[in-house]
Amino acid sequence: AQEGSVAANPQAEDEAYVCPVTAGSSQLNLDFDTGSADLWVFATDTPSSESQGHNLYDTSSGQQIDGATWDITYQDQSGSKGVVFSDTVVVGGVTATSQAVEAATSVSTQFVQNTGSDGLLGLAFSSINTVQPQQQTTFFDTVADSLAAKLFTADLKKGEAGSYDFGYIDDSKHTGDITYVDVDNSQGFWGFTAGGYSVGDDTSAGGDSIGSAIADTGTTLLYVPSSVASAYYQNVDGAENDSSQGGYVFPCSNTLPDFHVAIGSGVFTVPGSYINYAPTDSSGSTCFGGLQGGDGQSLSIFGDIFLKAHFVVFDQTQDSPRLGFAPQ
Ligand SMILES: O[C@H]1CN[C@@H](c2nc(-c3ccc(C(F)(F)F)cc3)no2)C1
Repeated sequence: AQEGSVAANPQAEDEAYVCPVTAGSSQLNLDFDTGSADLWVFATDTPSSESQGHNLYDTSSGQQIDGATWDITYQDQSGSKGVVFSDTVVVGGVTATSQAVEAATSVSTQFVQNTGSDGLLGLAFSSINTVQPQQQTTFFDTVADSLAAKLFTADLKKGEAGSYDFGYIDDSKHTGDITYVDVDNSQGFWGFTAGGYSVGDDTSAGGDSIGSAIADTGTTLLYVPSSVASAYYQNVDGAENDSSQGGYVFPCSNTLPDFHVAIGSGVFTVPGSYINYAPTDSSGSTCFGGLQGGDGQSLSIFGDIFLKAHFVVFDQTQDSPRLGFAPQ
């Protein structure tokens, strides 16, 4: 049975975390994204005008899947599209033979400019993989039956390398018990129900329920219902929801309160220091919040601001999928 561990390296300001992956004969740094299900890469097929500064997948090592194409658009409207090869992919010593490697023939400007990432490795459910006419499986689904245990864990960290482990739980990476909750994967995501919340010294998480949420390692921030974000920033002097800046900002001199949320039988805390995400400009006087209101959607997105404060288990060992959360 296979098991392995790979470093999750934070890009600037923990905007994303990239991991070293071998695809065929090529070494790439990929953004592991539990919110999507395509493994796509910058490749020798990518126009050179779009691939400068990126490591490239050499398609000569793969077998092109005849007629297969893909086209993906992310939440922020960035995206890419291309053709598909079957090749060997190795992550932390775990080997997927005949893995669909989606080679980009076009990428949006955001990806062109983000030279720290050579593509994405999707870890959502394969039901939302975009390859047509025959849908392909994620890396995790490809190797699942060969793993010692059908699960992977995410141990992201603030400002330093964390890890993704496949096939086992490393109990040295978490303190206390792991709290498990049921997952609704009907939309292809690691969906769960978040309970009440509280702010600062009130650790009860007794407030209104946050409701439906997804665990999304590919999203940088923590998006909650607008009423929850508003209630949080009532506790922050000088905070305002500035649409020209894209959300809540506040004087960087603030000490932000912690944010507590009930999930299953546990209460999980995001330290206020994690919610002071980054200055909005070089003067460093105004800072952007790591907790923001969703754009009217009913779905909360528990991105890296939340995930990097915890040890998270993405578990398919049972008849139905579940998520586990534990303090690090
Ligand atoms: O779509 C949802 C699925 N998970 C979230 C996600 N978003 C990205 C992304 C990565 C890199 C870039 C770019 F480099 F700046 F272009 C853009 C978006 N990756 O996962 C949102």
